[in-house]
Amino acid sequence: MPPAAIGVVRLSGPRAGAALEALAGRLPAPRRASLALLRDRAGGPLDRALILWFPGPATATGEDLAELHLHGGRGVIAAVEAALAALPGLRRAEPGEFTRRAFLNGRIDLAEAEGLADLLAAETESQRVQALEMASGHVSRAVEDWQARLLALMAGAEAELNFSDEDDVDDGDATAHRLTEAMATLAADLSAWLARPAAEVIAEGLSVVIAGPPNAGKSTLINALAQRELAIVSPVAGTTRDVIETPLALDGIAMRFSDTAGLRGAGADAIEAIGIDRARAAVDAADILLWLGPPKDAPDHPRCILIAAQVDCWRGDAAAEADAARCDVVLSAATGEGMEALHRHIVEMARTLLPREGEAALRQRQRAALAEARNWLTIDTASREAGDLILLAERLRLAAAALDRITGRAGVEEMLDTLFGRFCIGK
Ligand SMILES: Nc1nc2c(c(=O)[nH]1)N(C=O)[C@@H](CNc1ccc(C(=O)N[C@@H](CCC(=O)O)C(=O)O)cc1)CN2
Ligand SMILES: Nc1nc2c(ncn2[C@@H]2O[C@H](COP(=O)(O)OP(=O)(O)OP(=O)(O)O)[C@@H](O)[C@H]2O)c(=O)[nH]1
Ligand SMILES: [K+]
Ligand SMILES: [Mg+2]
Repeated sequence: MPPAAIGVVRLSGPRAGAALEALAGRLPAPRRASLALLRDRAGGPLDRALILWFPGPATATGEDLAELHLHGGRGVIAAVEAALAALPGLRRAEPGEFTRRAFLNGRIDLAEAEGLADLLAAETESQRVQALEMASGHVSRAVEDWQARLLALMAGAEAELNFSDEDDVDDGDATAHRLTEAMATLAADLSAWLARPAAEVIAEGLSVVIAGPPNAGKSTLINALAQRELAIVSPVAGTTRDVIETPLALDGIAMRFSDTAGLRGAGADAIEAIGIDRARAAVDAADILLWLGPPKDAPDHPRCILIAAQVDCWRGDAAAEADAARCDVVLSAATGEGMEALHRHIVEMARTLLPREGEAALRQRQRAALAEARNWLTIDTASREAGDLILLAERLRLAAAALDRITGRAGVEEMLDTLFGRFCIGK
């Protein structure tokens, strides 16, 4: 691959300004591009570049930041990097270090950093949309909202514990009852988020598995979808043995398509039998199954598209036509007939597995923290705990701590410590 036309070198930290000045001879006006002849320490010219100066803390990293927009040749970049390395206190950034600093300096939270990582890795439209939501603070704002609700509940519990008449047990019971209900409402909101598809599904791609009996035309179909000779096609039954996987984006949705060994009970040699086991495992793990066989033999799968393949071979045959009438798609990978309809069916089914527009998905780490918070908020109303304000308040605190882990902020935890510092011991 040829080097990019422009190569950007970014410098972050307290020495960024001095380094820029050393190479360009001056510090340009903040946040304005200007042209500068960069020179090394001996005065030798390095490149005529566009330079930018962003004084901290209002920068992406929260520190002083300088940028050199160089001609992108490897020789240019190497010479500028060598000149920078010769300056005191400068070193090459670790992978992800700029984002890490943005986090440590409070410019972004953990969920936003995770979103940025996904955004950098995004290859398809749905991946980009999903990652940008998280990088832009969609998840963080939801967490803030939940934490505000938790705090309000805690304040109510605290008021009751501190100011209620010691003898007025009924008042305390009523407060505990209301609190338990409010916690259940919040728990239901968290559950709704947990019911959404996981962000990993979008990042890693949905698994679409092609399965069916030998010679059904599975390999021919995956080759037509991938538009290349990925799998061997032959009239010999049992040609495909391994699972053959290829990434493919349909309408901007990342998917992984797999071709599998033809399923048959008898007549398979030992190697083919292993392939059939693998095919069955792939079918079980599939997000979407494309079944190229008699509809009555289709595996039990929640998202199965029944396909009548090789239509150019059997059109007019009564038995085949009857089977095809029970299928979702009739196609021929050889002639291309029905391929559009298959594409539409797959995308339609895939969309049921993706978050709806404007709904951010959560990563596994975030889901685990959210599930923990939900569990702290879920109380059996018949239990003794349900009537105990102290125990309920403690559950609220634990839920808030779990939510804190999503954004990586201890802010709420500190506020709660202050709040709880005012509780009397043993009350
Ligand atoms: N040349 C260049 N392009 C880039 C970046 C970069 O650092 N340099 N970015 C790499 O991240 C992204 C843009 N993200 C940025 C995020 C924050 C700020 C920033 O300076 N924020 C300040 C001021 C905001 C303003 O002026 O409105 C702030 O938030 O306080 C800059 C870029 C993508 N494109
Ligand atoms: N005319 C026609 N022939 C097809 C079509 N699809 C597949 N074939 C032929 O059918 C034979 C079997 O196709 P494959 O794609 O190898 O079938 P498979 O399901 O992968 O078979 P196994 O891997 O052995 O399970 C080959 O000779 C293909 O050329 C089609 O749509 N039309
Ligand atoms: K075959
Ligand atoms: Mg095959």
